[in-house]
Amino acid sequence: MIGAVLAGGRSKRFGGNKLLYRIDGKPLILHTIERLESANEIEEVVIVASPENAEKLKTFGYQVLVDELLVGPIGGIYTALGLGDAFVTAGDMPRIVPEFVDYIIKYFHKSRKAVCVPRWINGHIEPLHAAYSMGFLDIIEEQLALEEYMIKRAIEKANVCYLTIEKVPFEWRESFFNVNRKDDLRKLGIPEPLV
Ligand SMILES: Nc1nc2c(ncn2[C@@H]2O[C@H](COP(=O)(O)OP(=O)(O)OP(=O)(O)O)[C@@H](O)[C@H]2O)c(=O)[nH]1
Ligand SMILES: [Mg+2]
Repeated sequence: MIGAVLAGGRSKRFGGNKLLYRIDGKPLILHTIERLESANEIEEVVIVASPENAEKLKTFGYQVLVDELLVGPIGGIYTALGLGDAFVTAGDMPRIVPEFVDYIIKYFHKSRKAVCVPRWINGHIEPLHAAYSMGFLDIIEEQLALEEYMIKRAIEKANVCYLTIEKVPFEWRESFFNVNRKDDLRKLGIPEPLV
């Protein structure tokens, strides 16, 4: 399956382009990609970028798709599904657990549902760590026509398989860790920059 890494955001909370921020000398997005591509079920990683980020991201050697919609993750998922079924993640997830990715993809193939998404017992879902089929494109198109851009709403309309997070190994939860603010770097054991 394709692994699609979303990279069309504006890093407003972080300030600057968080995906290019170097952690141990390597841009954040490359930490994410390397974790994702080490999952056995991932055949190829593609980056779904905003037009302004595309050129720089191409230098990393992965296929870059340009998201022309820029209406949030739903537009990135839409762009990725143009290539085929995809496991979609955010670009700011440097702690992805490859075994968890494989688990979700296998469950997705077995279930034959449009989407397979992890869900907490409280009902919260993790749509940027989920498997999507091309069959989901119709629903996204409907939502775009309605100007409804919340991916959560699109998923609610689909034939979905939910994976209860509390039922899989506790360590897999680390997979959802994502960098939103400079302060989050501390959780990676990196001192927050002084400036
Ligand atoms: N392709 C694409 N990716 C997006 C879009 N909006 C957000 N993303 C990506 O989705 C992931 C999760 O989004 P956020 O954590 O909100 O990142 P962000 O939007 O850059 O950050 P904020 O501006 O602070 O919200 C990140 O990897 C973003 O780059 C979009 O419109 N298109
Ligand atoms: Mg955002």
